[in-house]
Amino acid sequence: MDGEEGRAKMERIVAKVENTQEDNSNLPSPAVQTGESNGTSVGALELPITVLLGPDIDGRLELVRHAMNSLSSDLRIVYLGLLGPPGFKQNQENSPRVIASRKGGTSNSSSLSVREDISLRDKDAKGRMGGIPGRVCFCSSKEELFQQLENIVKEGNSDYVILDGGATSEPQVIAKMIESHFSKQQDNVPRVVRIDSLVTVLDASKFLEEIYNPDSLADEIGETEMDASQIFISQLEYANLIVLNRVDELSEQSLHQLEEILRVLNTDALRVRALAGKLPTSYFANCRYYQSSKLEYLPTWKRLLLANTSLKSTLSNEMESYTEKDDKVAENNSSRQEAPPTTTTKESRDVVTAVPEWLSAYSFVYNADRPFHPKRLYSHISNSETFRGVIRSVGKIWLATRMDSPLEWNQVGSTVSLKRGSPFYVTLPKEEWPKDDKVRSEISASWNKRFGDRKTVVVFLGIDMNRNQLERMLDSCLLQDEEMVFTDAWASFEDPFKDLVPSSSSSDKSDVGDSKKEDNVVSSSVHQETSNELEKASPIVPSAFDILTSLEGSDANDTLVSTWNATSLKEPKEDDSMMEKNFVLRKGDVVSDDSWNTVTQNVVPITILTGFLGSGKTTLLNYILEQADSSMNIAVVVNDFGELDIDSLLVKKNIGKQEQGNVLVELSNGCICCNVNGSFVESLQHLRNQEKQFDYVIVETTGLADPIPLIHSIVSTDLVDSYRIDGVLTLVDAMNFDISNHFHSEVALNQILSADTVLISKTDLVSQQRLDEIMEYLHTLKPGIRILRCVRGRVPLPLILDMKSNNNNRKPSSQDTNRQHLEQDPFVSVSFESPIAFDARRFRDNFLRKLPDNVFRAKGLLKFQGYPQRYIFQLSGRRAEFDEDEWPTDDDNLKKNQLVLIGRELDEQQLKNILMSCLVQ
Ligand SMILES: Nc1nc2c(ncn2[C@@H]2O[C@H](COP(=O)(O)OP(=O)(O)OP(=O)(O)O)[C@@H](O)[C@H]2O)c(=O)[nH]1
Repeated sequence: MDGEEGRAKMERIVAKVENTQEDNSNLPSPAVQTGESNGTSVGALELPITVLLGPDIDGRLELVRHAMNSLSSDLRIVYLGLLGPPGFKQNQENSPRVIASRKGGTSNSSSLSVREDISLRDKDAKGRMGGIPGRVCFCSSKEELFQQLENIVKEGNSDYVILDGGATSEPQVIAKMIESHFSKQQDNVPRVVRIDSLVTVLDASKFLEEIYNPDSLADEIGETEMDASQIFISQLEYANLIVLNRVDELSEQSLHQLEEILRVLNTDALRVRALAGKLPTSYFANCRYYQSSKLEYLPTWKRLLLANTSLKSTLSNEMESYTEKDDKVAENNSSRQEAPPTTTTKESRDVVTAVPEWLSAYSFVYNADRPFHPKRLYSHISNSETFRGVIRSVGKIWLATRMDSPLEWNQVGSTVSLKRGSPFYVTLPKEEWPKDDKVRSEISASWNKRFGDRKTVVVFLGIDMNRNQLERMLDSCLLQDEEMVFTDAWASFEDPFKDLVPSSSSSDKSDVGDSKKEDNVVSSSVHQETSNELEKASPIVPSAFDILTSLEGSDANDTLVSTWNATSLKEPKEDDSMMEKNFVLRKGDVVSDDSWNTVTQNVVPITILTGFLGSGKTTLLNYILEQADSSMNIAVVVNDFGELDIDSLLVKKNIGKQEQGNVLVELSNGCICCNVNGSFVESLQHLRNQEKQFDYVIVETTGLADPIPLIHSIVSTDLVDSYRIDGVLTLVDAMNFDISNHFHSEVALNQILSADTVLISKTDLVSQQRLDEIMEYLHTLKPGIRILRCVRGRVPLPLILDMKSNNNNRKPSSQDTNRQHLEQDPFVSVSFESPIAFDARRFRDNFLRKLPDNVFRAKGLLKFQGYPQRYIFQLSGRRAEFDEDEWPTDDDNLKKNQLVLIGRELDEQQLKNILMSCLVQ
């Protein structure tokens, strides 16, 4: 039954089962013959078993009593009570460490909670055990359970078993255990034992409390080896039917919310409401809900992980740990185990694991292919605010201090538990990899050249989660670009996780066994009722990474909310993120003049991309080139302020990607606007005279160029017959923009005044308040201006290209055509080149950390000793970034450092000396 069918069936089930008429038609007649379903052989006599679970002992007993009291007397049902989890021993060393949960407590897995014991063992006035009419048996170990079931089978005088797994057993473990045992025993037993349904009963009025306050759950179910909420969540995730008992104590709205949560956790389970356990037996007995092949794919988080193709192989290991943990005791901890043989074909697995579309509103998968800084991550996850709205998250976490294996992450409500995962394949010889070719190719498909299969993947499920905020929080805990360079420093990072999960199996064994040591528990009680505080919570301020802190100094911009910068490594987020509404801040007055269209049919549009130093022009240009229709021929004119034209090197890669004939024109002799009648006009003339026709021209000016002379060099010459200025697009850097003073630069002001559209970049780095202030200011400066926003240049192209703003009507003034702004605006550049590699540590300590304040902008392609790749280095304002990149050549002699520094009144010699001192001696 798929999720939709399940939901439809649930709708049909009466919303509130009050005064139900008993209906036994579903129950088997004595000694029933099995059908073909569920893998049982035709012709065998079967003994169906409904497994009942859940923390609510009263609810389970109510259900059973009600069912058994109202059954006709010729049906022989056995109630089999399981006292505690059925004897599986946990792998002590590798058992989860609870890091955000209730405090205290010692584990005692085999004991049954006192309350449950009394409720079951007490006899009522009629001498019935637990008040249950009919045959009642108990067993306290796996062996006893098998014995009891074998007896029932052999005696042949019972028709049905209700196996009460209690509060501390996991349904998938019980089901697999029974199946596995009886599949071996089939020759000896005259009847087939068949799991019919896995049914979890919960007290609807307590659910949220139990999930978000594990103390209350622990009080109810007693001490367990696993965390109480983890067991409870398993009972829900692997159930075929969830009975919401005591629904009369909740409002319809709360019930609806609860059902929504359950639907997200397990899309296939049926949900039914009940009052005091009054539910017709036909709803939970002999329903044939259980399907062995589907079991392992019932939890939503597993389906979502599977949907992420590269994870199929690692997930197999995950599943094994769930299905066979009773038998696999502490053996072979440190190495990966083969995925269990599966009987499911790929096709049937695809059907079984399909993820319903509606889930996207309640879930996302977080991926990162760079490690977390342990301390930064720890400080966030031990903060109760972090997981507001998240009900469940499961995955693997890669910490910079642990290159051998990930941490397995398992969060329910306010409880996060961690354990050491299987080693990364990259740390194992290939002989120890799974033998299956398919699994091997899956591993290779997602292989990262530098880090192999090391990565972080976590599935998040929740209602009203703030996905963006969570992603930004996690991104901010990843290593920054700069930290990525200095790999040798990773091992020395502080790792607060070490006390919870030692980093390798050899370390500190004495600390390992006690999974609930007081020290290992960080209390954090996040209750749903306070959830709307999330919105009120202040923006995330990640613990700044040391170099950035020193760069930012005490004058760091107050409005800076995050220094994360891993976005460039990621795919753009899907969903509706590219919708116009997400980019347009103010509509403005862009002219779209139809008459203009007719005049300009045969002319090539030019977009002038301007904006102050480091505002994101090249980033945007590269995005445009990546996204542009491949049938378009684009000519790109770039001009860098400095002897070395780093921008053209960075754009070249994308020009090359377009095979259709884009062209890059590099103007390297000075500032584009100061030399407008020279190289700029010439290059446009040259393009016009070429045989190949261009569809579009994009001019990226230097950060210090005034766009007005460029406009006039076109509109006041015969270029106007061949080109039209489609628009002036000005980038404004949300993080560094100097409101009111515009960096004391007339050019910076003119860039805004001449803009048809202002695109505010780096909005990921600032608060909404800062964004509002910038918008307000821009609007005052140029009323009616059109304002868009973007992160790393990602903006739908139709919002910025072919805008048809009527620039060709601009009339030049003498001032416009005769600008020598650099005389008043004494920005200078210092270029540095060397074939000798930098020493990474010296570069950090002598250069980055001591960078004079008057260096406003730096960019370069760097070579570090010991690192085979080149690094694109960017400094804008006080913020540095390093991006890994391939050298375009294999020839070591051609690999060299190229760096440009831009600022006011720079001491060229001093800067060069510093850089020289950072080279490998
Ligand atoms: N976080 C973040 N960084 C950005 C964004 N846009 C650009 N950057 C970064 O800002 C730095 C400067 O970006 P560029 O695109 O080189 O800026 P530019 O305007 O071309 O610089 P100049 O031509 O030197 O004036 C680079 O490190 C970019 O990765 C953004 O929206 N968010």
